[in-house]
Amino acid sequence: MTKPVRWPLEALWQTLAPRMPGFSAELLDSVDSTNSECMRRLRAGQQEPLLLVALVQTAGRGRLGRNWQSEGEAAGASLTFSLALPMAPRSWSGLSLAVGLSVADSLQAELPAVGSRAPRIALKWPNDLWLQGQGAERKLGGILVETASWLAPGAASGATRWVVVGVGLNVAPRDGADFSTPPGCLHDLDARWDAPTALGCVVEPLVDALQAFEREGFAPLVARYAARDALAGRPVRLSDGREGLASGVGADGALRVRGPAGPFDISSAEVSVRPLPAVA
Ligand SMILES: O=C(O)CCCC[C@@H]1SC[C@@H]2NC(=O)N[C@@H]21
Repeated sequence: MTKPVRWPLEALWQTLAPRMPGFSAELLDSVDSTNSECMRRLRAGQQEPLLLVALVQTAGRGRLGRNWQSEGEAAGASLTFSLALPMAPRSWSGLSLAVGLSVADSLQAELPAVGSRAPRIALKWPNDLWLQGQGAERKLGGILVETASWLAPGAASGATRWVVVGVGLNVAPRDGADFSTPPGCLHDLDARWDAPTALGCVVEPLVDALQAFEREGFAPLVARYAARDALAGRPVRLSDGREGLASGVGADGALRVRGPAGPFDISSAEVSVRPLPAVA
C-alpha cells in the first residue's frame, strides 16, 4: 500500500499564504470528504475562505454519486483538497470547466518538454482531467464543485453564497489496485511529483481563476478550453442514450453535440459523456 506520508503544510503555506490573502489552511490526517468538511465548517460559522487538504478521505465524493477512492490501497496516492470561498458570479455555468482548465494549465506548465511526444493534460467535459500521450489516455483527476448559501451567525437576512471546489489528483500509482484501465498519475510523467508539489503548483492559480470567473464568467475561456478539449471531434455516447459528435463547448460551458437529428447542447450535470471508438 502507498503509505500516506504526513507532510508539513505549514512550510508550504508560508509561501502560499501571502498570495492567497484572507485564506486559512489546514491539513487533515483523515476526513470523510474535504468537500463535506468544508460544508460542515460553513454551517458552523466559518467566515474566512478556507483550504482543506486531506491525507486520507474515507468517503471522497465525485460527480453523479461516484466515489473518489483515497483510503485503503489508494491512501497516499492522490492529492485531495477543497477550497471554500464566497462568490457571486452573474452565472455559475462553466465553473467546473474553469477549475479544470486552471488545474490542467498549471500542471502542463510544469511538465518537462518531451519533444513532439510531450504528454498533454486534457479535459473531458465537464469535470475530468485526462493524461494523453503515446496513444493512450487515462484519468488523472476530477473536480467536484458544490455551492451553498449561508447566513452569517446572528444575521436575519443577506445570505452569502459560497462555493466549495474539490480537486482530486492522482499522484502515484495505486499499489495492488485492480483496474481494467488503470488511472494516470503524475508519476507517469516524473517520479519527483508528490502531493505538496502538486498542491503548490495548482492552488494559487486556481484561486486567481476563481476570482476571474466571478468577474467574467466562462466566456473568455472558451478558446483556452478548446485547446485542451479531449472530446472535440469525437463520437460520444451520453448516459441518457443519445449519441453524436462532440463539437466543442459554448460560452456558457455547455457541451455541443451534433446528433443524427441535429445539434444539441448538454448543460445538465446529470448526464455523463463517454467517448466512443472512432469508426475506421
Ligand atoms: O471524478 C470526479 O467525479 C470528481 C472527483 C473529485 C474528488 C475530490 S477529492 C477532494 C474533494 N473531496 C471530495 O469528496 N471530492 C473532491
